[in-house]
Parts: sequence; C-alpha cells; structure tokens
Amino acid sequence: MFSQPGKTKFQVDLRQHLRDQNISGNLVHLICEVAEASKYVINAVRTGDLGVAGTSNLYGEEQLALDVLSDRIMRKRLQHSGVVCNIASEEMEEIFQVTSNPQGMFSVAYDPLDGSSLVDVNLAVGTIVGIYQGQDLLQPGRKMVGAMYILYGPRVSLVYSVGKGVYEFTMNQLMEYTLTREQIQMKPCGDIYSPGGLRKKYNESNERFIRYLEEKGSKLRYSGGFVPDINQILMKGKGLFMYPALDGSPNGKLRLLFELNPMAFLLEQAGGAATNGEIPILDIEPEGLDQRCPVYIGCREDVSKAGEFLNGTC
Ligand SMILES: O=P(O)(O)OC[C@H]1O[C@](O)(COP(=O)(O)O)[C@@H](O)[C@@H]1O
Ligand SMILES: [Mg+2]
Ligand SMILES: [Mg+2]
Repeated sequence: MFSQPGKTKFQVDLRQHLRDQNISGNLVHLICEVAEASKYVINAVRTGDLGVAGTSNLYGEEQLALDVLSDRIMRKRLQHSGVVCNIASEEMEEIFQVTSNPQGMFSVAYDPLDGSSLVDVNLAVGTIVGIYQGQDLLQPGRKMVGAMYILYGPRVSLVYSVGKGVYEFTMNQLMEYTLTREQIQMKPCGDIYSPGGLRKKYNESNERFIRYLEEKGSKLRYSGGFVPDINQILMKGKGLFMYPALDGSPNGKLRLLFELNPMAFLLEQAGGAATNGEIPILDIEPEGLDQRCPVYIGCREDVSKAGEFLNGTC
C-alpha cells in the first residue's frame, strides 16, 4: 500500500495505522498522546507570547515563554497518559517521575520546542521525542522502542518509527494526522549538506570534509532548526547534517538524549546513519541527561566519509 508523497490516498488515521502495527496498546496510546499534545504546541507557536520566560534550562540557556509552555503541554499530557513512568525534557532540571512502578510503562525524553528562537522570524520548528521501555532513561539510544518528531512548518507533519520503518503523517483540516508516506528510505549518498556551528571554529578535518562536500557538488541547506533540516534530508532521501566539535565546544551543541538519539533512530530506520565521527550515536552510553555530542547524520556513505576525514584516512 504505497501512497504518493504528499497525497493522502487512503486517509489512514494515525491511531488506526498504529493499531495495525502489532505493537502494545500502551505504545499506541503514548504515540497518540504526543500527537494530541502537538496540536496544542502548534497553537502556542502560532499565537503565543514571543518573549522570554525569565528562567533558564539545565544548560543555562535562557528559556522563551514558548519553551516553557510547550514543555508544560507535553509533560501534562504524558503525565496523565497512564502509560508513562519517567519523563525527561530539555527544559527540565531533572527527571520527573510519574510512577515508581514501571510495569508495562514507558519513559520519554523530549525536546518540546526545538529551534524555538526561530519562531519570531517565522521559520519552522519542531518537537522531538524518544521512547524507552521501562524506567531507565540513561540507556544507549539503540534501546529505544520508538522515536518521533513533529514539524511545525507551513504544514504540520509527524514522523515516527517503532523499529518497523519510518512513516510520515500530515495534519489535515480537521487537525487529524493522516498517512502521507510509508517506509521512507534514504539513498546511500546525497548532494545536500547542513553544517551547524561557526565554521571558523571547525578543526582542519571538518574544514577539509566541508570542502570535499562542496567540491562534489553538494548544496548548502541549513535553516538553523534541527527538525526541518533533518526532515528535508529524510524526505528527499539524501544529504548530510553535521554539528561537529567546535573550538571551545568539544562536544558540539546538540543534546544526545533529547535531539540526537531520536533522530539517529529514525535515520537508521530509513537506511541512513548517524555517528559522532567515530561510533554510531545510538551506541553511546549516556552519562548524564545534559550530555551533548558531535553529530554526522544522513546518508550512509556521506556519514562514513566524514569518519574517514576525522580519523585521517582521507
Ligand atoms: O545556531 P546554530 O549554532 O547553528 O545551532 C542550530 C541548532 O540549534 C538548535 O536550535 C538547538 O535547539 P533548541 O532550540 O532546542 O535549543 C537546533 O534546532 C539547531 O540545529
Ligand atoms: Mg533543541
Ligand atoms: Mg528546545
């Protein structure tokens, strides 16, 4: 049952689709709860206060009112879902325990509003979610049972995987998510590149890798929002996003639990790859909630080429 990209041929609703996936009813419920929460987040993005909240998150970054509101929307929904035991968010200081009994339950790590500083210039932003069975959130991403993101662009789309391929749903005029693409697949290499961070802070290997990409004819496509940048690569099936180690920031900027693991899970499911330049992102043992790490994510061959530049074999 393959629909054309962008066309909702079968009007398959998210819940109906998930029920057909042979996964636990609790996981179906959890994904649908996140989908419901996203409807309130998009409303906040479209109409909410663009000012600062006057508080800071666990990274010491100034929080916007929209960061705080999106976080509350997500947390409340998860807290009352009846299927979540632990919650961690980019905007919370510590793990929020809903229940100490993990039986049949999931734990969720999320970035409620990635790219929030782009809302005032009306660019696309998103929500990123990683789902773990049981109560342990500090596990390698490969242990995740599901990952998803919601992209708030001119259209709202939801992309998810529970380890059975990657599917895209798009919000219709009734604010329901209906299936628009299934079994999304990446090509082995591509011609789009999204380089994060200040280039003058790149080391020589990263600089040489960028020159290699440019010489092979890759086009620069960087919006400054991780969700739209990854979504472009995934939906076009080609390209590479990187946010490398920078001079003064050896771990780059992006967060392992809240941003990188869910995206790595999705890209691997689509036949792509994600590494820190040495090992797969999904194999990294997290040491703390606030862990950051460099990332090269996208087409398999492009990601592996990045590794060759970094280890000096290229
Ligand atoms: O401005 P830079 O350094 O290129 O960083 C951009 C990256 O930072 C982020 O905005 C970080 O996310 P938050 O907005 O959640 O802090 C990513 O969306 C994006 O990929
Ligand atoms: Mg973020
Ligand atoms: Mg954020």
